[in-house]
Amino acid sequence: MAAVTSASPFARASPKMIDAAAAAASGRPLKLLTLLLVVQGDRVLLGMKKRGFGMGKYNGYGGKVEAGETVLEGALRELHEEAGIKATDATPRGRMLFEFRGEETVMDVRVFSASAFEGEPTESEEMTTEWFGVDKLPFDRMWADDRHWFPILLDGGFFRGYFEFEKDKIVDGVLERTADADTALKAFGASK
Ligand SMILES: COc1nc(N)nc2c1ncn2[C@H]1C[C@H](O)[C@@H](COP(=O)(O)OP(=O)(O)OP(=O)(O)O)O1
Repeated sequence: MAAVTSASPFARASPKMIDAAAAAASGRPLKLLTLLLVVQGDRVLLGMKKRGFGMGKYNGYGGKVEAGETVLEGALRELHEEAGIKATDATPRGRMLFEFRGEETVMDVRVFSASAFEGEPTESEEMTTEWFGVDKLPFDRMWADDRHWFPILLDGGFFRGYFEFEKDKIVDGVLERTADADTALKAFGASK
């Protein structure tokens, strides 16, 4: 398991670089997705994806925002569907754009965290449920971007970033800690 490093090579972005990343995505279709991390004290709830996109990787819980629901409602619904629990204090923490070489659509992932929930984490058809200590996160079995922004999430901060992938390897990216959630959400222009 990889250790959390405090200095990410991508944590060097100026607002100008973030704007450049936004420009790269402008005009391209965005797919709105949620990702919710349950962090309780010194442990994080992760699930291994059992099918579809990201199969075999550990991640937080999330998915597509459906018509008629807000992003937060989508994040809470996905957590309930995939892990069987209802978060009661979910809060926005970041926004990440992910581009995969050769694909037109850019993923627009809104990241939330929660520490309180109702129910018992329960494995679903899509995801397992497993608690990991914050110093034992399975970064080698997670998306490659996670090791860069998790330290910000875990210390209570907010962030915005843009990562370009070739299959499951990062080929370029920028990541910036922001002062608050609003700044993170506004990073790439119009927000839904
Ligand atoms: C590429 O880097 C990523 N890193 C992380 N940590 N998470 C990512 C990355 N790219 C996408 N994600 C997240 C965003 C979502 O939470 C899921 C993908 O959602 P999914 O395709 O499973 O959406 P569903 O609505 O559940 O899809 P189904 O139609 O299969 O139910 O991954």
